[in-house]
Amino acid sequence: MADSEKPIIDLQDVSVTFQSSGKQLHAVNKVNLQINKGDVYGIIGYSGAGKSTLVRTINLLQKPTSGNVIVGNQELLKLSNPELRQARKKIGMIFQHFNLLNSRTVLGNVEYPLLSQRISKADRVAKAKKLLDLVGLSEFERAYPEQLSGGQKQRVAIARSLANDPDILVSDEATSALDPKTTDDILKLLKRLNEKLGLTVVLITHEMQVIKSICQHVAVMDDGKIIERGDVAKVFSDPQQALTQNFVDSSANVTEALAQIKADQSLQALSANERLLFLKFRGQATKESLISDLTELYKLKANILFANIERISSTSIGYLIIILSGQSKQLADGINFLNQHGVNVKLLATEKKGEQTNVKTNIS
Ligand SMILES: Nc1ncnc2c1ncn2[C@@H]1O[C@H](COP(=O)(O)OP(=O)(O)OP(=O)(O)O)[C@@H](O)[C@H]1O
Repeated sequence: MADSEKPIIDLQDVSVTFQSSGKQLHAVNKVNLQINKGDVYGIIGYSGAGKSTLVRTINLLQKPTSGNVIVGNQELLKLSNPELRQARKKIGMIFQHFNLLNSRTVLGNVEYPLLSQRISKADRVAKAKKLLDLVGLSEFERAYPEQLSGGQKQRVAIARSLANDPDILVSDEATSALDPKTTDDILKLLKRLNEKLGLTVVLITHEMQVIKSICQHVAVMDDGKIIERGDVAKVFSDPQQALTQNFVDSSANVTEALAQIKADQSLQALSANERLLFLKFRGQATKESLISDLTELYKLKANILFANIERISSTSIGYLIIILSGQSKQLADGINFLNQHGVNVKLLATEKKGEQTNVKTNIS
């Protein structure tokens, strides 16, 4: 394989085991991960999945218990300390809480990583100013971090992370403390840096929207392992794992809608002729008039409680929560009709009045 085709990051069989109250905790469990130069690669998982621990192995901030870490053709575990310091300069990192030095100005923060370099003060300041311009913060160079908004602080942190001209930028939940609009601005900035500088971006997050908006590839992490990976559109439009499906559902606000429906007392006492249904459509099915066909063909009534369409690349995934009412036979035939047209139908509840039980929201 030519060097240019080799991944810029190659984690081979990487494990990180912590000792926690006398027990072994496998925070990262035999993970293999290859990331190509110029990619924007997202790692998604819930809290505790091992995402931070995994990405911290990329610059050996976290030393693996076993496995091999190859970055830019260098086996990091074989480097001497000075060589590792050099290699780390090519891997920038940004964090959720920015980690700025409050006693330094914005310019001073961006200059900071350059202090150990043999360059003149004038060159250092010029470089820091150029980076602040790149992240759109030139007019704030004399401000102190406490005078800035969260989004501005993250821009300073991004400028600082670029001071040593890294090839890779690792973002550890960099937008988790920001509001949606600021998150969007920061993600657009990362994408621009990826395109303009050829920077390889590795980001971890628990939000699918973050992945959807800028990543080309994604790995889904659970319990120290990567359980699903690939092209973002492919992974999220046709999830193979229940956890990946959960991320898609919560991104479409389905999880929240189901929780609200579960809490709605009036929906816990449906009549014998009513069915509370959760319908999931994919691709072509989202374009067909299935609900009007259903009501006409089977003389059913559909009361829509929730509707949403999640678009992932060119694939649409439609969600509907409805109360379908009609005669038992027609209800069964109608549900059959939906199934036959590729709609995934889950029965949430069919309770008779007076027989109150909880609405089921298990949609896996
Ligand atoms: N230094 C440590 N010592 C002991 N256990 C640790 C240490 N660092 C992480 N862990 C444990 O390893 C597991 C993975 O943690 P990690 O922070 O990598 O997960 P995460 O997916 O990034 O979650 P979060 O978003 O909450 O940080 C967790 O159970 C965590 O408690």
